[in-house]
Amino acid sequence: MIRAIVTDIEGTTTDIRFVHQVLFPYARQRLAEFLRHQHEEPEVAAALNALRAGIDRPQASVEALIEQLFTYMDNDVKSTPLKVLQGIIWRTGYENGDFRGHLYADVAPQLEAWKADGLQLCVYSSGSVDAQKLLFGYSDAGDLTPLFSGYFDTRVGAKRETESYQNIAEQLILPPADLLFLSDIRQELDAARLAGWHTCQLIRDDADELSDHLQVNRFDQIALETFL
Ligand SMILES: CSCCC(=O)C(=O)COP(=O)(O)O
Ligand SMILES: [Mg+2]
Repeated sequence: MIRAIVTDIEGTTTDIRFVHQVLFPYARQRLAEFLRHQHEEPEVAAALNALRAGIDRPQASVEALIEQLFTYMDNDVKSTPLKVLQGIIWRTGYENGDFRGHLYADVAPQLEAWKADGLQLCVYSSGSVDAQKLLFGYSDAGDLTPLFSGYFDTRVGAKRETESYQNIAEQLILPPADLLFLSDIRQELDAARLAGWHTCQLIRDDADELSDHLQVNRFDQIALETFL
């Protein structure tokens, strides 16, 4: 029986174009100046030191780290330090009202219905936990953060790694067979299935993604009794 639903964001609850055409450019335009001015702020300094450790360059200058981060952004690398820094920059955008978190129209009503039915709702995205809370906190449908009881990002592991889903199940203290993962990416769903989870693939555009996962176009097409 499904007791918790864990959802991806980009391409699942949220249009990929919002992430790639609004959020990513917003952070990219501000990253260099932000780091030149804020690099001594504790949260920023910690992310930069984690980046230095990750590239094995403990003495790397801020300018060198800026270059590295731009390379990561050019290639959409899911670097945890990059995701932390993007999340800090996005906070300003949400708080200033520069944008709201995009959600497909079917998402909020269905999340609310699942919550009312007693299901635990969680998020798993490569975006930082802070970025996830901002997107749902400043969403098109208002503040949806009260619906969620857990948030997971790359600190639990990469999304295409089976161990990540084993880690999440352990943290939720639930058997994998009670967990349902919603994502648009077949490889993420494959990893979750190998960890014993139920899976459902969101096809949000007319892509004919071939996979053997249950496929739906909207959250309200998901019948939980399907997953016994
Ligand atoms: C929380 S919105 C920003 C999502 C993000 O930064 C990202 O890289 C999404 O990556 P994913 O692997 O979860 O599609
Ligand atoms: Mg996705």
